Amino acid sequence: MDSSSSPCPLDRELSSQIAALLASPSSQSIQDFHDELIRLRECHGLKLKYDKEVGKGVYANKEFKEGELILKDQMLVAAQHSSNKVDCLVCSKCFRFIGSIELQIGRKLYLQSCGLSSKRDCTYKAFSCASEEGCAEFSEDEENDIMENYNDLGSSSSNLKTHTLSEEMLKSLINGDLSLPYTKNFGLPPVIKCPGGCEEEHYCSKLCADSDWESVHSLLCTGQSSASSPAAMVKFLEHANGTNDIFILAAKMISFTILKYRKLKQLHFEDCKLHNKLGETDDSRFLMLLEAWKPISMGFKKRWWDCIALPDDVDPCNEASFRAQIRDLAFTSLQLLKDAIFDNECAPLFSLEVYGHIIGMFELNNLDLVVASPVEDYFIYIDEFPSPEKEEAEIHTRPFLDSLGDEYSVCCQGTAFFPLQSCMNHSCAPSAKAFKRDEDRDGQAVILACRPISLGEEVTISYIDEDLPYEERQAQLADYGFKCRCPKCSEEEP
Ligand SMILES: C[S@@+](CC[C@H](N)C(=O)[O-])C[C@H]1O[C@@H](n2cnc3c(N)ncnc32)[C@H](O)[C@@H]1O
Repeated sequence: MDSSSSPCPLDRELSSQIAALLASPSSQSIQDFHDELIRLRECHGLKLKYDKEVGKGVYANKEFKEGELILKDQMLVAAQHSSNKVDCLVCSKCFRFIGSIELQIGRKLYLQSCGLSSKRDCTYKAFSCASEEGCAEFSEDEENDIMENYNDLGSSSSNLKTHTLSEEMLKSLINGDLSLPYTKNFGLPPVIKCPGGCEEEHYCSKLCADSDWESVHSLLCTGQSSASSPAAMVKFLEHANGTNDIFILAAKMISFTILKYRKLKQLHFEDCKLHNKLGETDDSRFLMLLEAWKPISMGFKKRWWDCIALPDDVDPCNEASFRAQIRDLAFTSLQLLKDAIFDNECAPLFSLEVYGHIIGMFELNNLDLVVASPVEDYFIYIDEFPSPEKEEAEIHTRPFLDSLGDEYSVCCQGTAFFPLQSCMNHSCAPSAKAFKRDEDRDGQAVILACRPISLGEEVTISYIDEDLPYEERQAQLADYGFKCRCPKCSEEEP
């Protein structure tokens, strides 16, 4: 789609600055940036190679055994799916589960009993009860209450619904007045509130809270200490939650860039004062914006509405109008974001062209964020107990397990952009895979060797189910915008 027909005036007014932001970095700066990332991640077994033909690729700088850890990559930005926020309370920075097993169970059942899922009102209500972690044991009366509720429903556990557990009981679980047996073996970090006073984000530590506040959240917070307009931000978030939460990631990326730019500007100002140098100029300000934008400039990207796969239910004859609708949707989201956090010195970030490329970068590179639930571990632990301890524990746990039903094991789900993992090319016979081990309980990407990898070999992952037949693989990879040239495809190509 031609950008001259863009509905966004900034696309025309700031075209030269936008072109500079979206230009490919030099091969030397790509190399230097990723060498530094590899050093910071301490994954010295890897090397990034850049080739004008195939772009970036990750290569083994040592031999890897099958199953060996290749990379743990920290996300640049990530977000929990809004619908998943009802199921799991996690740190908004590192995505560890927080609070307690009781809080996780009580909060989820309470929200379900409100009859709401990802609705903001309900989330606020529950968060307000979810403040403290406690460890009181069941009293005899409470125990009887639970069993009464349980027995009232007869023997069929499938009949049990959340409303059989009273609101009081769920609130006691949430606020720590009621505790379940053996949960001390499943300790979780405490719930730290957002420093800006919003009830949307929670953290596992002050370190995570402060780091998120300084790098991203202070502009996106809807609390009283927000650095933006909370009412406008609520409108933006509501639109994103109701349409596509990829917009929340894009907002985080823009916020990250603005805050970084402001830090660079402050440092520049102090440096000028110290050395009696001339202050900022338009040029020096734009150079600082380019520097703040650098991590995004390195990502592989195309405009969202150009690269998004055509859904199966859209007739190819209507492709142009589908892509125009996607662009309009992005423009609506961008205007809402602009109302909340616009910064004139960072104006090019609010052009539709830049917004479209940021979202397109997520569309083409994002990895699912998955963190296993400690609630699942807890119920499995109880289930594996020998008799009679198992039956004794189940007197307390069974009503909650039955109320949770199949949902007891829902993990934290979201989406994230990882700067190094996203440089890994696809192969239908990959040498590595993204796979969380038992000990990987946060949102980092974990890449393991799925066969021995020799020194100098490319580390590849599969973006799709590589066991599909050739034609289906190509069809799925076409959605990623490329024809696979891996050895397996070259061999199987008819
Ligand atoms: C997630 S990026 C991988 C890193 C990318 N090479 C870069 O320069 O940033 C995905 C893009 O890399 C290219 N790519 C990855 N695997 C490929 C393959 N097997 N065959 C052809 N192109 C591939 C495609 O352009 C694809 O859209």
